[in-house]
Amino acid sequence: QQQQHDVFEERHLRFISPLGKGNFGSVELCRYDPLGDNTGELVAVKQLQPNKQANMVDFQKEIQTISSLHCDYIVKYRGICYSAGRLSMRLVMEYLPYGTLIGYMEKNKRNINNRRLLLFASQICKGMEYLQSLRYVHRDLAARNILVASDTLVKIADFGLTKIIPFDKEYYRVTKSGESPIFWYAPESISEYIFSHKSDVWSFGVVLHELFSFCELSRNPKRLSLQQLGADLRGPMMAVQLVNVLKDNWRLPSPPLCPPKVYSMMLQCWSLNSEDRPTFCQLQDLIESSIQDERE
Ligand SMILES: CC(C)(Nc1nc(-c2c[nH]c3ncc(Cl)cc23)ncc1F)C(=O)NCC(F)(F)F
Repeated sequence: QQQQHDVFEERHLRFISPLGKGNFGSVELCRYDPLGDNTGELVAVKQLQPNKQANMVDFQKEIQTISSLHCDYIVKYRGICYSAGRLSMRLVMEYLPYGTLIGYMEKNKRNINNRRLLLFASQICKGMEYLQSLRYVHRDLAARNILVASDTLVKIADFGLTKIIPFDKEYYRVTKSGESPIFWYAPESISEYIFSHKSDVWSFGVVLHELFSFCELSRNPKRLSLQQLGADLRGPMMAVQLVNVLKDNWRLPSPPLCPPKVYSMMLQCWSLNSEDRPTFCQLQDLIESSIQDERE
């Protein structure tokens, strides 16, 4: 359905600083200050990389996607800003001051306990349940795409690769692989470009691993997987090798001090057969019971 978009006037959008680069786009911190007295709200504004105008259709789909999502655990859409000069448009989102989960973990890991990690996992799981209820597959669920709203609230962001599963199928098949984060991908996504709610569950397992590794670079899924693959393979060889070791039942090792119940949850998300992976609803129950265990 065609969304009613809040329009932000470019002349009131004050650039403050760059935030980062995502899929094909970059995001800046701005203040929308129509009164011109610095009382306006801070917003995160996403625009296409100049030379990547080709992705305007994808960008419009991303705007359509994020503007249709209304969930406490998903970064909020604010509106759009038409840039007259550049004949392009920019996506305006709420600004989360605590930044990305990876940055937050680096700064605060010493005073984050298992209960807080499980609270974050539960919120990401609820956001994914909501996405699934609208037949969306995120396709890029990873700690780098989780934002921190406060010490007790995280949100899913970056819907640049999100697709809707057609009503008559249970999965979405993509044609181009693009810069695939294969170390977060389910085997069927790596080898057959098949994406489904079950492949998002696989990625959720990898996010659980990142959470309980406190997003430490030394324990990053890509680094641990490349160590297992040995020789520094490049390109398609690496994808084939990764699927082979996964078929030989290698999985990311348990993070140090990770509760056994939580590691077994990850292993369930990493079932080779997508049918054997839990649903986000079942994961919610498993997380709740792990939170109870931490309470005792
Ligand atoms: C590409 C971008 C900018 N990366 C970053 N966002 C923010 C950042 C910090 N606060 C934010 N508030 C809202 C938004 Cl959309 C981004 C940020 N801070 C640092 C980033 F590298 C981003 O969008 N990443 C995906 C996300 F992390 F958001 F899932």
